[in-house]
Amino acid sequence: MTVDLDALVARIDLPDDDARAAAAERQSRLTKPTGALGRLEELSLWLCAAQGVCPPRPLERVRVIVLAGDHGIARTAGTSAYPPEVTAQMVLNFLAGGAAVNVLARQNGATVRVVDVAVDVDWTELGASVPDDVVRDKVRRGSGSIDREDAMTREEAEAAFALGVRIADDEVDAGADLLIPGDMGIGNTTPAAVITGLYTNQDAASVVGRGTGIDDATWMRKTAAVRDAMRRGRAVKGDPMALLTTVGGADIAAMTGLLLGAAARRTPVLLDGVVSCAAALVAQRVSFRAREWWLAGHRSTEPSAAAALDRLRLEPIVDYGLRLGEGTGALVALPVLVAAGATLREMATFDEAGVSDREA
Ligand SMILES: O=C(O)c1ccc[n+]([C@@H]2O[C@H](COP(=O)([O-])O)[C@@H](O)[C@H]2O)c1
Ligand SMILES: Cc1cc2nc[nH]c2cc1C
Repeated sequence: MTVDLDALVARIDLPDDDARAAAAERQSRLTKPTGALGRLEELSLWLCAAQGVCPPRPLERVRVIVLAGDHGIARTAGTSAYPPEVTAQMVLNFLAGGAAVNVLARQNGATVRVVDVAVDVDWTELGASVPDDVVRDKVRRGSGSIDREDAMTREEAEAAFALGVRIADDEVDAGADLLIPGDMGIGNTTPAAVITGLYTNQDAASVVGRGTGIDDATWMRKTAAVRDAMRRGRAVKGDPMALLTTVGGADIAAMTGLLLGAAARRTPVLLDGVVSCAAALVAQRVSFRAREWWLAGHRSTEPSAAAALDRLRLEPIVDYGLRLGEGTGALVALPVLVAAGATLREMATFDEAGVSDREA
């Protein structure tokens, strides 16, 4: 399968400026001192622009899409604190509803979909029964060890990317009004650091973090691996699909497609952690308009997440020291976005409530 990036980019428009202006005007008439709801006001304007309507509609079908994939680098260079088997085991935990993302989704009335993009497992051999819609579109078993080999073939990268676009389409067709990209993959903070290092022009040591909680010796191995991978990826920086092929991963390619697919369908996205921020950097290289459809849920403690958010010029809603992924940081931020929409929609205006506005 090949991807027509030009056709996808042509479908990505900007959010609705008229709805944004109407939201700003309505904010000015609500019963509160001008600007007193602080950043909630800005978020409410963003929501109206993304929905193309003022006041904004309540968010009724928030979907978290957890894209799962393994990374050869975790095995060959040992860049994680946890063994690669955890990726498959956590997929089963998501399906059973026992992971943090499940809990936070339930708290917020959101639902979770899990997709095995590149988990290094044969579910039958493992003796696990996994629904067909989770495994149907699997691209490969684990992505390559990017310090020494490509993450995948160009065809696989395009298939993974197309899968992400298709997931966005399916979810929007099914009524999703906000998408949250979640990730699960032992080792995935390594390609995220490589991508971010390359796109923010920083050296390996500045973008490598502690991931799942690695010690100093592991951090040094991880930094060496990131440096090697950055050397491999530098030449193809100008071609986002080639970058994903060379130093990304099938899950990250799918997430890049998901972010662009959502923008093409005029559907807002709440970004999560380090992997979604790296995918957003790649997606922004494909379409600068796409970024206008995304909000940063939180700032992960990983240095590459902060670097990517700076480059994207996205100010995260919360900064709570989270470093889990799965979509959890975005779900912690979701109530703030919901509050922003509700206040703009439901507060009385000065006229309606008979409250005196400020002196002209
Ligand atoms: O998104 C984050 O902030 C984040 C920071 C550190 C680790 N993670 C999660 O932990 C795994 C990757 O960490 P690591 O150390 O194996 O590269 C992967 O499953 C991520 O979802 C996620
Ligand atoms: C247990 C565990 C859960 C996770 N969820 C996302 N990344 C993870 C990494 C580990 C190790």
